[in-house]
Amino acid sequence: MWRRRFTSLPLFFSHLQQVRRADELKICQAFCTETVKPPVEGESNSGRNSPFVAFVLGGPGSGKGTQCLKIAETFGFDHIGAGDLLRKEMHSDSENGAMIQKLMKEGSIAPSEVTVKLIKKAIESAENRKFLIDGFPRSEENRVAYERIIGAEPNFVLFFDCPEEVMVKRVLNRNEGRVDDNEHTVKERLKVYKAITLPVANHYDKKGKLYKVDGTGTQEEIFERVRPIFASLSRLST
Ligand SMILES: Nc1ncnc2c1ncn2[C@@H]1O[C@H](COP(=O)(O)OP(=O)(O)O)[C@@H](O)[C@H]1O
Ligand SMILES: O=c1ccn([C@@H]2O[C@H](COP(=O)(O)OP(=O)(O)O)[C@@H](O)[C@H]2O)c(=O)[nH]1
Ligand SMILES: [Mg+2]
Repeated sequence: MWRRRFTSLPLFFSHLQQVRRADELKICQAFCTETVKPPVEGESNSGRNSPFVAFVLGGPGSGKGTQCLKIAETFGFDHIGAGDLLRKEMHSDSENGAMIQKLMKEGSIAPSEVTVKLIKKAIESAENRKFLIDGFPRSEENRVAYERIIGAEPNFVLFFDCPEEVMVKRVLNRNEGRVDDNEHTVKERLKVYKAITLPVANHYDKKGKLYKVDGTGTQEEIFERVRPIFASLSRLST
């Protein structure tokens, strides 16, 4: 059913552009990308069998997970948190558990093969064909590995833009018992984010696939910036 509904991605992107023109003020809060290029016919992920994938990026504490829950609930996406998959692996008896724990504590990035394998498994075992992949890719190497192993690019990338001091405050108040939510690790994570993850967002921005959203304010205010992006998508699917 999903396949039938999402056969016209170029139509979806041109529709998004029309929505933006028609309601510029409202949409401007959410879209910072100047141009949204429709995927070219025959380009990866435009095939009828490909799942619909949105990567969700932003610094630690920018609100990715919080907003993904709202998007998933409102718009019927499956939420795949790359960090959540790694934490699950870490707490299992897997041979990679100790290695993942060490990397997370350091604020470093896990090997691409490990993360992509977990994401692939999550996609393949789901009945849904619409996915939010939260907190991935965190490096250009992650991105290339995903595109090679999955054989497709994401349909678009949602990016939460948030000042560092706001992100740090949120992380230090998160209180989920995570090994990386402490002052030392968050500093390291911010360095990794700026040096290694931001280039991934820039890559997709250049391709016209990045949707930048102001990540400050209340959870509800942020969701109202995100909503029009996904509402345009679901209008086409009904
Ligand atoms: N808009 C917001 N205002 C205040 N706190 C927030 C907001 N959004 C999320 N939080 C809280 O901040 C912490 C980090 O949010 P989270 O969604 O886990 O971010 P990320 O996944 O990007 O690291 C969580 O404790 C969450 O409840
Ligand atoms: O693709 C990923 C996603 C996460 N991580 C690791 O898991 C940690 C936590 O990631 P998560 O996305 O849960 O953190 P958030 O940004 O949501 O705070 C990161 O700092 C990395 O060490 C990783 O190596 N690769
Ligand atoms: Mg998160």
